[in-house]
Amino acid sequence: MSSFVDLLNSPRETRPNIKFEQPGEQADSQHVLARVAFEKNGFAPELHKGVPTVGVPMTTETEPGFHEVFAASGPVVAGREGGLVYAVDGRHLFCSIQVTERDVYRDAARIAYDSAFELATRLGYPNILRMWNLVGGIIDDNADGVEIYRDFCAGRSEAFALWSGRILHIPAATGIGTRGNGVYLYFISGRADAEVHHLENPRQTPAYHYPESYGPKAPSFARATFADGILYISGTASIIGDETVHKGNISGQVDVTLENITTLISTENLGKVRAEGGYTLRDLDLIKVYVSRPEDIPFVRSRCEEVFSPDARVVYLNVDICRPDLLVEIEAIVQ
Ligand SMILES: C=C(O[C@@H]1C=C(C(=O)O)C=C[C@H]1O)C(=O)O
Repeated sequence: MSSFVDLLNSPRETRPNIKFEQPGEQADSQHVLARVAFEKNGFAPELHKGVPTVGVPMTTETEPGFHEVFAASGPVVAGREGGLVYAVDGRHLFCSIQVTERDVYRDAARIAYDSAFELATRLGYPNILRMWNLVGGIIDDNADGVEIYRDFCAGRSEAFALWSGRILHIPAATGIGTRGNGVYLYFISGRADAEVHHLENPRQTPAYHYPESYGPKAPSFARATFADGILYISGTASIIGDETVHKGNISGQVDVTLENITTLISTENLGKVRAEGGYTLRDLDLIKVYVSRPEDIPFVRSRCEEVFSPDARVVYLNVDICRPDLLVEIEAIVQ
């Protein structure tokens, strides 16, 4: 099997868009659009050797960190505007911003998203493909007694409403806890004329239609985004309709999570936007498995090894999930 670095240095026409890389195996920066370091402590977005780089506090002392590396499709121009770091390559924009820890997140989340959307539209990349929202204390209460995830979702929703019609779609996303504080946001977007499809899952209520019982403003994400032949699968959990199922039962939650992804990527669902039809779990790669109880990781790992390809890159992260009753969540990419 190719090493991560080999993949990064392969000819561009064959090189995948995103890959996992071991720290230290840092390929030459000229082909890198951006780098996200999954590590113990995390650090604010910066330009490291000219490459947008952000550290996210997602791993424990016992787990090895890794880098999520976004490959460039052409010559890269990178920059910083206030707290935003970004890079463009003529085809994609990568952008990242951190919201530092505070009592209430709603306004700061809206401002962060607003500034990111302004940059994306001004640079000519308004087609958001995939967003990652890493929210410290995600199921803790803010200073007003409101769950931080719900607080964050309200600000994000307000920003999407402000930019409706200019930011072209609500994309695939992940909203997950961290082992630190504050919010780390990063995303990739494409040109306005890029062919981008956003998918929902017939087994699940679209998140942006969740009832107010889940928060004052519904979460702003699609179940998947298909663009440039790449399928970005949002964080997926044991939710049928809008309800958590198999509360307290890790085995049941793993089964429903895998069933949800299977339906999402099926020919019946993905075939609507992909002439070649759908995929199976064996096609998934760059899989992040989020597990809220550390004691469940061995079981979840054993179930994942049964269903995913032995060639798939899979990481297991012990962090809180966006609902207290969710025990596992899985995101992936097919490229
Ligand atoms: C697990 C769910 O939502 C999570 C939260 C998301 C967000 O708020 O961006 C996106 C996907 C998941 O990480 C779900 O509602 O099904």
